[in-house]
Amino acid sequence: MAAALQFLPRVARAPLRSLLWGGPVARLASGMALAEQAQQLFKSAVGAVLPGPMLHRTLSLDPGSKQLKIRDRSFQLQQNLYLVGFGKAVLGMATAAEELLGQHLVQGVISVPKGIRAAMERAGKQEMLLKPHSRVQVFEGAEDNLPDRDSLRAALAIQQLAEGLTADDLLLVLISGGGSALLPAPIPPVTLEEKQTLTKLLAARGATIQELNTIRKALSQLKGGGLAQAAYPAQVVSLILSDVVGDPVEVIASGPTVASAHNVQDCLHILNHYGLRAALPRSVKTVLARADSDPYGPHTCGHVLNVIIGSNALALAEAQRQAEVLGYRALVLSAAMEGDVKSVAQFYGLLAQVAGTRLTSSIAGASVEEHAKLQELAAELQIPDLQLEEALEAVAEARGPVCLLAGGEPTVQLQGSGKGGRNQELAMCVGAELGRWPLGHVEVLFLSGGTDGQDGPTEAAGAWVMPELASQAAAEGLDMATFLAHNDSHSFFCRLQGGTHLLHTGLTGTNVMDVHLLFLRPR
Ligand SMILES: Nc1ncnc2c1ncn2[C@@H]1O[C@H](COP(=O)(O)OP(=O)(O)OP(=O)(O)O)[C@@H](O)[C@H]1O
Ligand SMILES: O=C(O)[C@H](O)CO
Repeated sequence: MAAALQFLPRVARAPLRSLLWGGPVARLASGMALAEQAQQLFKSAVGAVLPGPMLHRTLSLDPGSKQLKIRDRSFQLQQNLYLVGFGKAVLGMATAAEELLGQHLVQGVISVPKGIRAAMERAGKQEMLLKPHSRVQVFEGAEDNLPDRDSLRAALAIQQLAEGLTADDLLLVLISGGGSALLPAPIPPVTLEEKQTLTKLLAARGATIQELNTIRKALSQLKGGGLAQAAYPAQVVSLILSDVVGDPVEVIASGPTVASAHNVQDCLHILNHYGLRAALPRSVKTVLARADSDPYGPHTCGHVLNVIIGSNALALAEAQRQAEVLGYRALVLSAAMEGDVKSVAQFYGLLAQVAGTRLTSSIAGASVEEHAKLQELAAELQIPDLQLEEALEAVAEARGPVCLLAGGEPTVQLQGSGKGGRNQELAMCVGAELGRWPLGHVEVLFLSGGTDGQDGPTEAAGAWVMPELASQAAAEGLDMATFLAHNDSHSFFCRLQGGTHLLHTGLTGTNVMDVHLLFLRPR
């Protein structure tokens, strides 16, 4: 592996003609074990959205003029910088921000998940930890991603800091997934417990994150632009790491610096849909009724700059670049893969078959029927911006190793009480699909991993599989159907071949949903 990597700079300068299948790059792709390359590409995807690189890409400070540049905007710093943040990736983001802008930072408050500092210390991730004399105060809370007393205290401290700012100040807001639970500030008389209960009920009944956060915004002082309002007249810059498909700033962490476009009717519609309207606590009804007659309307956010600094698409773009360096024809299918894990697995299984046939057959029409089925399945999944036909055309032209990349967040219908995560379950289901149509002439591998490094309540980030999965399992006496019926994908992979199919990264300190990699390599 090390030898192969040392080879890369020379490869990058190689003339185009030698990049064709059979040239040195392709030999490199064929020489390295597929699984090793898949894990390497997953790590490069995560590496592109780590807090340090993201902030360095976005912010620059001119030490002479003390101008802070963010995209095409400049802000004058003069001991007027404040920082707040909330989310699972915010500890590392705050550390990077303080490293870059520390001499101008007056004060900061962040709300991060319970135990995250100890976990980062254990993982040896010093770059994610604030220095001992940091000006940033850290609150840990929201165990199990639910708002609690600790995160309520954090939200209050953040609110106080924001409300004390003046027109000369600049507030840097660091936002990442998990931010909603880490910034609870229910509008009285709604209590924390009532908000907790409503959130849990909506989530358990299958409400989407868009629906959940519409309700959260209506009942919160800080969500839906409330934080930006509290900081007014200070200028506000929000740096946002997206964990939602499509990167909608008004949804991520419930858009605390984005004016809410929703009204009370939207909320009532959602509550009705999930059968929760009749049983609403009186306090919630009161707050919704009050919002309906609020003469000031939604918060205005003209003093705010919202910037997406990291996303699934960005992570995929980096993995695509690295795959090309390794000699693959690499294509991004979509950064918005959603839907039931079983349907998504069927999609990847069929895709491998259609693409595999195109890769080796001179007759593109060899898989017409499967191609039609694939299109049908893609239409059912309703994946926006899916580059399916473009990818298949490129595969047909490639005649060499191909890597198809996608990202998003499929869902698992939990039925059993086993141990698993959506990435491991997806990998297992794809493995089963791949085994149904063996492509003898093409080596195939599929990897699915959560970019936060933790797939569900397990220690693994995900798993990788090949078409031989079912036969390998059978040889070890493991019945895949039974494991799947119990949502027990982690136990399955732990037992299969001594756990070698598991993807282990440890907590990464970032989170842009999941990454899926499908490799096809002619033998
Ligand atoms: N036994 C299991 N098998 C499959 N999936 C599971 C299992 N248990 C939990 N999950 C899935 O794991 C997810 C919850 O895991 P986690 O706490 O990592 O949240 P998350 O949605 O991944 O958070 P984040 O947005 O930070 O990635 C849910 O999608 C849930 O359906
Ligand atoms: O915190 C939240 O609201 C979710 O993670 C989506 O950003």
